[in-house]
Amino acid sequence: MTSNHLATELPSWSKLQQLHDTKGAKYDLRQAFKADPKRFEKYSEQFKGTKTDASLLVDYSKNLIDDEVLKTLLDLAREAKVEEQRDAMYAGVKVNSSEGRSVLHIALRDLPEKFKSKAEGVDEVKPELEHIKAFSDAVRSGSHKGYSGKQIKSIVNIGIGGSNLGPLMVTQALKPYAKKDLEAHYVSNIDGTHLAEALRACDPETTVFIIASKTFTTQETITNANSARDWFLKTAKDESHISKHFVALSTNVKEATAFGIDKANMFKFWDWVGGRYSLWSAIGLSIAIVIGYENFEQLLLGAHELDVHFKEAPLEKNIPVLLATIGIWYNNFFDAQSYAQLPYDQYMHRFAAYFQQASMESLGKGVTKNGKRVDYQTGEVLWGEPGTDGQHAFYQLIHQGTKLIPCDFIAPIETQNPLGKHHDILLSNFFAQPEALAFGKTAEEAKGELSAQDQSNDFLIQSKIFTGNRPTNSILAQKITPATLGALIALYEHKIAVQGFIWNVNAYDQFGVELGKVLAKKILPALEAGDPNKPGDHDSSTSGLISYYLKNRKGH
Ligand SMILES: O=P(O)(O)OC[C@H]1O[C@@H](O)[C@@H](O)[C@@H](O)[C@@H]1O
Repeated sequence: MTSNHLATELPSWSKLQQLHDTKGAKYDLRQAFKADPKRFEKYSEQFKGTKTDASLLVDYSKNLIDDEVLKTLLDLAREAKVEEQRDAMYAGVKVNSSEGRSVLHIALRDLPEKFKSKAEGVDEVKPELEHIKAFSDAVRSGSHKGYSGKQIKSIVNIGIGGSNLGPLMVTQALKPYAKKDLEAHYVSNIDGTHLAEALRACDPETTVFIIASKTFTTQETITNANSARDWFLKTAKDESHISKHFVALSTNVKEATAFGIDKANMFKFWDWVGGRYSLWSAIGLSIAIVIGYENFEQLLLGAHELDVHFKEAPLEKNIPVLLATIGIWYNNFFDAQSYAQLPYDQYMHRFAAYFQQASMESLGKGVTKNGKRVDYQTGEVLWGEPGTDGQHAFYQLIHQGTKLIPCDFIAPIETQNPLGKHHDILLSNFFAQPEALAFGKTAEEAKGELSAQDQSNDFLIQSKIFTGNRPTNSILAQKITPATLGALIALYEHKIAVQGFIWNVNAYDQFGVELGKVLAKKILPALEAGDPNKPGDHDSSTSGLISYYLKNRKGH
């Protein structure tokens, strides 16, 4: 299923522009809620797993939308053939056209084999899960021992980008499910500090290194893995001990073998698993070790149930489609420059960082799948921090700044750590912030709060006005369990897919990460040679910086 369109050529695009100009820009949420007491019921959806405890309520009523806008947004989705593109993706069509690959992270969690996606390797998903189960059980139970016979106490996942962010985010978000006497470290940065700090907390006799790299050629990961091996061998001495302490997660068996990893210690996945969609694959091995295989399976099943929802719910009730199209409404018609994800759950502190990669690497594209340069904005700039920390840092700008920043607020109904009044206080903030953003404070109200003397102080009155009409979605999860987290991640993955379908960009390649890597490889020899007078052939800025570095570095 390919589509030729520029999004701006779709009939509903110009209608949306008109709707924005005639009413969207002036949309008043106070009036909208007054006019329709059932607005919340109308513009909210519940998602409940049938075989898991996944449970989400998504309230999108505090958006600058009405029935006509919503209908037109969904028309746009239909004109862009979102349903057909989704079905093609699920079936295993090579929708990643630039790389000639299917996009089948949904097949990794299709444990009930509902979608029957077709691609080489789909039938190996379950055996590979068995492999993950066996290894994670062995590490957790203590039956997998280190070379000196001791039980494993630490795991170090060495990987970057998609081979790091997913497992890191999930193991943090699901920390209450973690095995208590097992430390998990995640090393990604080439900055030696990252590895050095992790190793300081580890003992070579009781540490397993998980080398996670789809390509197994990524400079940071291979360099870190080699340094970890050197560190290990300094104590272990004998290379034959490596097999008990190093495993590889990769699609590249050849490179992993060349690194010295035993076939038995390789966990494979397939080229139809994109790095930023890979936590469901062998890349999730550290998740299974930390929270146990049964919980890992719940994560997969929760995501699968959301996959079913995305596949089967009519667009009007389809949560990823609603969030994606409402996002396009602001990104393309209100010129919103960014979008914030604000989890009111301390354990979810890496959630926005995770979706920064998933969304921005997927949708940061400037050409359509047919190679036409787009004449509209694509990927949202995604950012965020957990509430309430964010409130005391950047919310000022969201409330009263000059930029429109649509936000998603996410919170669990049940906390993992009941502690006095804490959760009610947290949730009171979760409810209050979207309310303040939507309804603001008028000049009259601001004036009413001032002393008689200050009521003529126009600066004070103006400064205390909250314009309101700042759009938000509020997502209430019953509890951040493995299945609910799986569903939540899948929800946002599919939001990305839908936006990619509508903008007609390939959300599954990442050529933008290449150029800098190539240039770094060219620069490295000059740094190793160390002659400040020979920085290489560059512009004066780059040469000047390299020379300055070489002149001033010490202790090399
Ligand atoms: O898993 P490997 O192959 O090491 O890639 C790690 C990361 O590299 C980056 O440059 C991107 O391409 C990411 O999508 C990818 O997740």
